[in-house]
Amino acid sequence: MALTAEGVVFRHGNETVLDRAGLRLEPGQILGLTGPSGSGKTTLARVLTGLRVPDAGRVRADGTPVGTTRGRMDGRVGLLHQSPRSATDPRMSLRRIIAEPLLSRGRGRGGRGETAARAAEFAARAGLPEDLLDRYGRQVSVGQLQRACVARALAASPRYLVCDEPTAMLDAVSTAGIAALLSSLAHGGTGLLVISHDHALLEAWADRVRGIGDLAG
Ligand SMILES: Nc1ncnc2c1ncn2[C@@H]1O[C@H](COP(=O)(O)OP(=O)(O)OP(=O)(O)O)[C@@H](O)[C@H]1O
Repeated sequence: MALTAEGVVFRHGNETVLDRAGLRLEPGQILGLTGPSGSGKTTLARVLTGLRVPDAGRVRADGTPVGTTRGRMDGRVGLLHQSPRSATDPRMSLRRIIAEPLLSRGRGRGGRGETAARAAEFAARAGLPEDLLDRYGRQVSVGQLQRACVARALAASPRYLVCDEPTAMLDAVSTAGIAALLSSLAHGGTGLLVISHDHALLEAWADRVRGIGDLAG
């Protein structure tokens, strides 16, 4: 059981961004990934989550290929984006944002009341008070919106979660809160790949830290 990438090659035009990259992420593991700006970390995150198809190589979750179906992401591999504002619709309430995976996968069948209550449970686990949930995304802070994105990831319950600079836009207090929250996800068995420029954070937080340049071969 693992999320694996083998021999992944990805090109943007003439530029080879990923050259035979490989990695293995186990359930419950926190794997840190660092690398200079422009070295291909976000590209790798998109390939691992099935949002981009590599030119060569393969990505598998628990032995079967990762890919999108009719534009929908593979439910086994989630993505937490560095910018919660661009990852959410500003016209949606936080409750609706968090409920999205419940609705899109038919898990909201218990009715609107039950879906709303479940969204509130995930929000509470992500440290969001209930009175914020009826605000729109544009009416809350970046840190609060990132917590809503984590709550949405909790609702989707992926087996693996790729976090692309999840704390890049947050202050120290919000960073510590999000890190604790993601750690609790890993304790529950979710494998986390955390991409960050913050070496100190990764060294303190991840089980293992790798540089993107070391993934080749
Ligand atoms: N849509 C695109 N079209 C062409 N080139 C792109 C595109 N997206 C990214 N690139 C190029 O691919 C390379 C890798 O970009 P990527 O965003 O994966 O790097 P990164 O390591 O995540 O950088 P950062 O740390 O600055 O976020 C860069 O040289 C970038 O210019």
